[in-house]
Amino acid sequence: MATHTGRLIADDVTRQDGTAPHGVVPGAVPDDAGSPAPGAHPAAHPAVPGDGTPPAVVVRDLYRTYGMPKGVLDGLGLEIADGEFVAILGRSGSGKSTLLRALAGLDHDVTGSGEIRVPANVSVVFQDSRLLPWARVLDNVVLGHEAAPAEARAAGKAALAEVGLAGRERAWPHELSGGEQQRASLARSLARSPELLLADEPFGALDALTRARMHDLLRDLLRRHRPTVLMVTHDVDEAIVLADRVVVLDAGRIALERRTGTTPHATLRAELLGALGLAPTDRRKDRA
Ligand SMILES: Nc1ncnc2c1ncn2[C@@H]1O[C@H](COP(=O)(O)OP(=O)(O)OP(=O)(O)O)[C@@H](O)[C@H]1O
Repeated sequence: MATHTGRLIADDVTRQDGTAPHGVVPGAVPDDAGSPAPGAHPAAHPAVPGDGTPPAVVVRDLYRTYGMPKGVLDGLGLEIADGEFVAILGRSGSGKSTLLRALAGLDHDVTGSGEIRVPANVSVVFQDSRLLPWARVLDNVVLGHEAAPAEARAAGKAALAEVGLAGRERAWPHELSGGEQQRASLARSLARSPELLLADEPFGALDALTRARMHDLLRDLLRRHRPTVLMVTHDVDEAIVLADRVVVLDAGRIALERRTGTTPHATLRAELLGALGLAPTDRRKDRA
């Protein structure tokens, strides 16, 4: 088994099967006061892999077969610099979510002679918000938080305010719109000040307008918090506008990687679409 150094924030693990951790009481949100901002990471600019700064994420020689003859991850290697935002594109079945789950420490059957090295605090945002329906918004946000309850709730309230949900702490998840539920999901991650944020198509279920607003929000949050980010997406434009680097996976290997910001958007877009086997002229097919 490949070695894994990180610790997934407990709350996110519970979301995998929707079960509640111990000690969670559905219902009441106390009127605790005080909302210090969740801790921010100090890096002002993302490092660049190879610039001498130790990478935040190192994946070497990763294999995952699921018992199939052709591996889903096929000796994959990847480094992500501290504070860097990497977007992963790839056709359906190329191994994107498998990689993300391996980094999250949720897949104990990844094999390889190599390693998975991630920071201590890892948090995951999924396509669906995974809010527990029987817990109010703030309770959801602080569920499984490792800090003392008052501190966790203060961090949760501050994070909710940061994503524009101040005043909705006592709402039930079903009282929030889809975009608001994803904001709450982001707040749940932010409240823990993750060093590594893993996101699996976090905006995939949202309409175009809400998605654009979430892009603005995410950019703003990342400017302030500076976690290292790995985001799986099917949207080529989303990858280009949000990420520092875009990686295309194909059959569990890196088929192409490009830095954003230096190449014109249209050129990069055409290149990425080409790597995905899509025609650049057909906008309907721009989602891999
Ligand atoms: N638990 C599992 N058991 C067996 N096969 C699996 C399992 N999870 C994923 N797979 C297979 O591994 C391959 C890669 O899956 P993965 O979810 O990583 O793809 P993906 O690139 O994220 O695809 P998509 O874009 O459709 O979400 C797929 O062929 C899938 O059927």
